Amino acid sequence: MSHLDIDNIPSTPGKYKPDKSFRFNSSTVFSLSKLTIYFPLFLCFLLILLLLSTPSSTPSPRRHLSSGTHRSPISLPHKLIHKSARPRLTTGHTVLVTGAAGFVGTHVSLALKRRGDGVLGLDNFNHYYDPALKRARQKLLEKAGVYIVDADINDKDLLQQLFDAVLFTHVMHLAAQAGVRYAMQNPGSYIHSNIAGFVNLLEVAKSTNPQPAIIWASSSSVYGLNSKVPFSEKDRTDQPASLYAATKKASEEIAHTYNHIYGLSITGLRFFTVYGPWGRPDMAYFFFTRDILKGKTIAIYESPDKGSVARDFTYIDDIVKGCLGALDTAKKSTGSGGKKKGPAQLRIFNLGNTSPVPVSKLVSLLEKNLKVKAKKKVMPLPRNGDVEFTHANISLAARELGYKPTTDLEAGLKKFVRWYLGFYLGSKKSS
Ligand SMILES: O=C(O)[C@H]1O[C@H](OP(=O)(O)OP(=O)(O)OC[C@H]2O[C@@H](n3ccc(=O)[nH]c3=O)[C@H](O)[C@@H]2O)[C@H](O)[C@@H](O)[C@H]1O
Repeated sequence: MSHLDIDNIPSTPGKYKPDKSFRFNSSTVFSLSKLTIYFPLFLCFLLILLLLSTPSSTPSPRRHLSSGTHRSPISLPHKLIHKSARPRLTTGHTVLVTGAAGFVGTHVSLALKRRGDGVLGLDNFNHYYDPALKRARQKLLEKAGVYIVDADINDKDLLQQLFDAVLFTHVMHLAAQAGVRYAMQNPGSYIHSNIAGFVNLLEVAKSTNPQPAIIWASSSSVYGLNSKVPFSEKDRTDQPASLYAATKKASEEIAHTYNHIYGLSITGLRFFTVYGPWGRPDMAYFFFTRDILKGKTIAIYESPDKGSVARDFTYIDDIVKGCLGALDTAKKSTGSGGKKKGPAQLRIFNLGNTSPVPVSKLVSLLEKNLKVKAKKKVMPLPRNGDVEFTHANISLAARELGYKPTTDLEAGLKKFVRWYLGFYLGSKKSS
């Protein structure tokens, strides 16, 4: 995976790394006499340290990746949080967006804020891909009045404090470990973010009174080896081809449990290969663009029968409309304080474009927009979690959410390339 900075691959957050520089052996055993001399000196040293260390008067709101068991007091910038989360319209919602500095999270947060909802972001700014891009998205959000709390969804104390500080009507849960192929390199990060993090969030949400409605990002990858097309929500999803897909499928089942026991209203959205401006550098359309401009050879996968691999590429603005449609049609949760009071809404929707495009066509569109001929190497689809084909049936989302994608790959890639050139090469102002 040449497009990823392997040295910067995040370890599973909270993972314990033993310090191997110290080993207990006979030479480290103190003699009793040495102990009597050094112990009072050590005590004095400790006392001096204690006197010198004055507590900081401005505790940082920043929280790094932490394990869910961390119990230190957290200082939140309450003024900023309330300002960000307060709806401009009296009819507006109060939404917590997790993964707000991510690709979809940024676009959804902006759209909610623009139309008058209150939005508070949450993101751990991990190093899965260039954090500078996440910081640039954060700047964009700050300009729009959206504050992002720098913290991990696995930090239960922090989540609890956020839910104590703000009465969220909805949670748009978009924080996740994304990427199909990377799951073979860092499986733990998928369990940590997509399973443990999701459960952590649901645990806090279910105990809140009143409970928020949850809308969250599942994935087209749950269809796995399903060969019936187009993929319908009724089709089987028990043959995931990657650990990423398996964690998303598991999350759908976890959502069922929390809906069933606690009355949480939960809507899962199966996104189909979302692309566009401010996108993710680990995705093919993004790193193909980078590599084509650099004159590097790109690998185009083909199926075992030498057929083309295709995706139902979906433009970000269409996905945003689907997310807002899901939020606006979400019914209230029925539980309170951890107790269910009646049946609650549980939904799952495909959000795709309904027109699969071969990867070779994606590349020729990029060549056209970049005005550069790509150096290509066609190779068999490696056994890396990728599936050969995706195609969404979106009739359910159309009916229930008013979802209607309007941007085809040609128009969408044009917008992406314009943004890319502006952002990375300064050729035009990036939007
Ligand atoms: O819908 C989803 O739920 C997922 O969508 C996205 O996964 P994918 O559809 O696999 O997108 P992406 O990696 O851009 O590969 C695109 C195509 O290029 C092919 N591909 C890829 C790499 C390469 O070197 N060559 C190649 O031909 C490759 O075989 C594929 O056919 C999200 O990353 C994922 O997080 C999840 O949200």
